[in-house]
Amino acid sequence: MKLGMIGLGKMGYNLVQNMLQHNHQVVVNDVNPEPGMKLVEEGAEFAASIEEVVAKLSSPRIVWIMVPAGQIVDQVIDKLIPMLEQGDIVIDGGNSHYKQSLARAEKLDGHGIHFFDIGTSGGTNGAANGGCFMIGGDKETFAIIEPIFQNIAVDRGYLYAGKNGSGHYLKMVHNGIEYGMMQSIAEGFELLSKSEFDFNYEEVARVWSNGSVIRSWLMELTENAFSKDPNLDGIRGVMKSSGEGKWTVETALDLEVSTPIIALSLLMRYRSLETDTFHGKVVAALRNEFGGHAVERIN
Ligand SMILES: O=C(O)[C@H](O)[C@@H](O)[C@H](O)[C@H](O)COP(=O)(O)O
Repeated sequence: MKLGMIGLGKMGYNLVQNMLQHNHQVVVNDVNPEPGMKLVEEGAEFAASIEEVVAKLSSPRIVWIMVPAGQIVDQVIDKLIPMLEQGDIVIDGGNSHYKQSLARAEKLDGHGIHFFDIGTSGGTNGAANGGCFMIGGDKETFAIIEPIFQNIAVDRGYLYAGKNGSGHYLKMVHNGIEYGMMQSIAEGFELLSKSEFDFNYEEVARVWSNGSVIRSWLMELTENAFSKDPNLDGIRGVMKSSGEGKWTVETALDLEVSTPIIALSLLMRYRSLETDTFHGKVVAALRNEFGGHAVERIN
């Protein structure tokens, strides 16, 4: 299948590598030409502009947008609209708010263009080697793009979730859960660190990763993080957030659903901007492990 990828940051770049490995043809574009040039060496087709991306595709054109959530997504869509035709397909695989995805779907629908909001999980490694995709959009049209997901998702790692908005809604809730799970793991290690015992955190994470009820990828990443820095002395406990947790809590408030764990996990992230803690270091290290998100280092 041939498609265009606009946005070659750490997720877009890795997704393209994954697609190329599965023999899809990908036309790549980014405001910075460098990553696109590198991908050409792996078989991608370079496009210097969005116009060029569209020109290199044939009907129905499939354009995947992988840019930071927010205004940039609208800017790209507004550029694309006059260049695309009825029946073409636009995918937003970033972490957009589901309400913005609903509005974008309506706008594109007015031009006969199909829109898919896709929540992408699994971090940078998942994007390159098999990720998880939560997909919202028209069911019949999904059949056209499904072969891509059969290749780039990990086994059973994609779901057609329903109409537009559902993909990003699912990803939002997923991230709310992610906040709670990470906070909980981190608090556990804080409790270990304050005890009278001399625990080896890497070994604890290892044993909890093997056969225990709380074994998980996050626990494996906890083990990785401690294997590199046994007490996380090198980083600050600053737990940044890029919005998904906030949207989850806002949605819970709108729907009057009680989500205390997710809400408090979010508030702890804000608190961490003021107070350094050991559990903050654990969450910061985990965000770095799965998403490549920057940590604040101690010199
Ligand atoms: O599922 C995933 O692969 C992650 O959730 C990914 O999407 C990203 O790393 C988070 O959006 C970070 O979220 P915060 O910046 O809010 O921690």
